[in-house]
Amino acid sequence: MLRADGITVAYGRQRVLRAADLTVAPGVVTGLAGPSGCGKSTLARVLALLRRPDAGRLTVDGTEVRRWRHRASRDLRTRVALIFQQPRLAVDPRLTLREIAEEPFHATGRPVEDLADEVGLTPELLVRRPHEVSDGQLQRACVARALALRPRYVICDEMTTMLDASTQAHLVARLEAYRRETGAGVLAITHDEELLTRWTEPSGGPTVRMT
Ligand SMILES: Nc1ncnc2c1ncn2[C@@H]1O[C@H](COP(=O)(O)OP(=O)(O)OP(=O)(O)O)[C@@H](O)[C@H]1O
Repeated sequence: MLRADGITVAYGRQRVLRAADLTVAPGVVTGLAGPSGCGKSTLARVLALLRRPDAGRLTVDGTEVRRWRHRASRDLRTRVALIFQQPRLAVDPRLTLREIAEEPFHATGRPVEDLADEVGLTPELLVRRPHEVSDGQLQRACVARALALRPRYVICDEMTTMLDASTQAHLVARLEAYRRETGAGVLAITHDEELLTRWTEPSGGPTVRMT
């Protein structure tokens, strides 16, 4: 279980999360919805160990997180992957798609071709840099990167919002295949009710609604 209890976060004097609770169970897709600005992305960053909350507790498979960001242990950090809405903000523009997708592989030495193929990236696209590809193609590289270290939990923060229907369907299908194959837990954050239903229903996961 990836479990957040009583998470409180403030940006300066603005309190964004007040004692928020959320559990992401392995093997199912949990939906997360709520109005713009209610703190979904902030909670996603806490779950991915990228933001230390002002109060509350995060446990990953029973281990309480006490150190955050790069100070967290590699084991805990690699258990949770986060895929952002805007891939251009999440990548180094100087890298090729191959380098972006294989960044986590430097530690493991595994080849990138298999994962690239699974997300629909051709060898011709792998040699290009972010400004030479579409948002959808770049997001495919980000999904490949996110799955590279075989995380136990994948947080998808409006992952497909700015993409066309066919790229959206392909990436959601890839995440579903990964979930079924590995038993990973997925958190699907989206405003799109139709997508939420389609994504959570096959595994029977709950949808949490923030206010
Ligand atoms: N780094 C930051 N510094 C200051 N305020 C921030 C920061 N990040 C987010 N906020 C504010 O915190 C609130 C919650 O933002 P957050 O992005 O978590 O909401 P959200 O529910 O994901 O919204 P959306 O659905 O529009 O993506 C917003 O009012 C936002 O302006």
